[in-house]
Amino acid sequence: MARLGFGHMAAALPRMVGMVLRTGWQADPRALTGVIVAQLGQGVTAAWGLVAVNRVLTELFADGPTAGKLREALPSLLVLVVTGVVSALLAAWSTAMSGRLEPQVERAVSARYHAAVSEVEVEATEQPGVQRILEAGRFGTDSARNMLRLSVGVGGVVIGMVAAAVVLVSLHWALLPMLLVVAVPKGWGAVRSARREYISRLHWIDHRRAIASLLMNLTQRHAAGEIRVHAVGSRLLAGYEEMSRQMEGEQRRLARAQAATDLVAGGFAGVASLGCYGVLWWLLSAGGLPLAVGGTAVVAIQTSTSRLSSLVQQVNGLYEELLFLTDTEDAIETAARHAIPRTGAPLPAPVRAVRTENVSFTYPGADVPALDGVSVEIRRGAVTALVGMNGSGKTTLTKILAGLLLPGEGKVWWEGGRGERVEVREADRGDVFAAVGVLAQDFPRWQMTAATNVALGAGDRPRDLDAVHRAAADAGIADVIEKLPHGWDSIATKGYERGVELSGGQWQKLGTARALYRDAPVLLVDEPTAALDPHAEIAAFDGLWSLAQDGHAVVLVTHRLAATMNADHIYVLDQGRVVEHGTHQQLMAAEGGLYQGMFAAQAAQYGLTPDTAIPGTTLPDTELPGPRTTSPSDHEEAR
Ligand SMILES: Nc1ncnc2c1ncn2[C@@H]1O[C@H](COP(=O)(O)OP(=O)(O)OP(=O)(O)O)[C@@H](O)[C@H]1O
Repeated sequence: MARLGFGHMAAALPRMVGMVLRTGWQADPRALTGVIVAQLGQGVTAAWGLVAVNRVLTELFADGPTAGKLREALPSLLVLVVTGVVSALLAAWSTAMSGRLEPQVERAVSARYHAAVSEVEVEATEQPGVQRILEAGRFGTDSARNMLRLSVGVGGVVIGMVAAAVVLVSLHWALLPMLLVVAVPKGWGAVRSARREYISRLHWIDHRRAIASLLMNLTQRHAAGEIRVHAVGSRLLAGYEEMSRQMEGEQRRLARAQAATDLVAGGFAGVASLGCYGVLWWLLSAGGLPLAVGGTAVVAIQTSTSRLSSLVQQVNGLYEELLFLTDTEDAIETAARHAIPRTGAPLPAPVRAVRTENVSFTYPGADVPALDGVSVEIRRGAVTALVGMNGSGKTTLTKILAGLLLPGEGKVWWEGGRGERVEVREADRGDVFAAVGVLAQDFPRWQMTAATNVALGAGDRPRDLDAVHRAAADAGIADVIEKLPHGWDSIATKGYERGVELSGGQWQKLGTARALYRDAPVLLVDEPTAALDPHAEIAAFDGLWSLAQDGHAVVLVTHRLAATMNADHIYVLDQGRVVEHGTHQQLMAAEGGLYQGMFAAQAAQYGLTPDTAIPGTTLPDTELPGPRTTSPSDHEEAR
């Protein structure tokens, strides 16, 4: 609210216009120069026009026969025509140049915002205060473009008015205050309305968002089934109508307030105009002003008043855009304050293990820690499983291992083969990310081609199509993609040209292919088989074990305990703590242990007892590969 004060806004306006102009200059200096020259030129032609009007009137009000006076006025009339033509040409040039400049300015500001926001620490994005600032900045990215357009418009009008003022002052000093007196009430009305509109938007922003999301849900393909079967459509529509009615109430309030402001501003402007014409009358009748100058003053006041109306509209818009653009600038500054540092010690090469030491982490705003004194060791050449009940902290631990979250307490060590180690806070986080591949539970489903969906596993490397094909083959999805009408160029979302619909399991395989394509030393996979059929599931786990054999450190989060039987080491989490760890056999030997209980419960679903559900005995179709004890391959060593 402090930011909405007039003083603050008056100070912010030149700064923001300056920022937009600087951005424009960096994007396209020729176009910006063109716009400025065209605007200045229009101001000059407007001034020449007024001078010509004055000359014409002077000739016409002189003594003598009308035909002679017209002949004398002809050169000035010609100047008037020429200024009109030049002004039109300059206006066209300005339109063309600002049309060229505006999208470039929008792109520059939008890219700056998105680059800043995508570099923010994940933990900072979990803080509601930071999240709101970053989110609010989204609405101002096109404001830069609008501000440029409006600044150019305001600049043009102001130059025209300054030109008129200069001419008027040269005719009689008293004519300038008259112009200002007419301008002030309208300017006040404009700023007041814009301010009210912005505050209303700020208060109703969640409401607007909720309305938009209600409507969006109605047309979402993934919700189509439930909308029809569960009769959700009518309920959502009723909600939409109710919320829209509340919004309409606010619109009515705004319109009434705006009308009242317009009336007051218009009233004052009318009184001011009346006063102006009164002074003019008095000057003319007292003989202080020639009739021709009076005529010129009337023309100047009339054109300036109509300019003023457009100025009021544009200042109104400028003020509102300024508020949104300030949000974007705030978001960029906040993002920079919370940016992931990209300097620090390099990781040991090659990395042999990642070790957490008494790591605790509490999400911002949460009362209880998601992780509490967790110590685990992740080794290259081994599969490490994380198991536990829902909400026990497995996903949070993978985010800590990936360097996405920093522990509140405790250390995360990245260790080399000769005892050298770097703590994650001291490490170059770029190095940490480069050493990690993730397949999250809710991995992104990019609305892009199948090839891009895989290749985005390594956005930091040039695309290698052969490697894309290999990763997809290893994930068991290459055949499906190659049989699509557009093959690798198919877009993995229906609704686009070349768009296709993939099943949940096919998507999961595509996500796996992406993680494989990354080919990082440490691979963190969270429920990688939730959507897979039994055979695909076994193949996927088989793939993970081969990766470990090739020297990767594989961290597997899963509720499928048939798979963890063969993990090299299993950590069992409960309420953010490691309560048990060891191999499957060791954990099964712990009578009454959490792992044993969970395993027994799953085995019972197949009518098996834990004793019968061990490898090589009676669990059907679960011939998962056994533990490997290899070290990183030569290929991995080289990295
Ligand atoms: N972004 C978040 N903000 C606040 N709390 C969170 C957040 N993410 C997770 N939590 C909380 O942290 C705890 C651990 O969550 P986490 O997702 O790590 O569990 P999990 O073991 O992976 O669960 P699941 O098996 O259901 O995937 C839970 O209590 C959860 O509610």
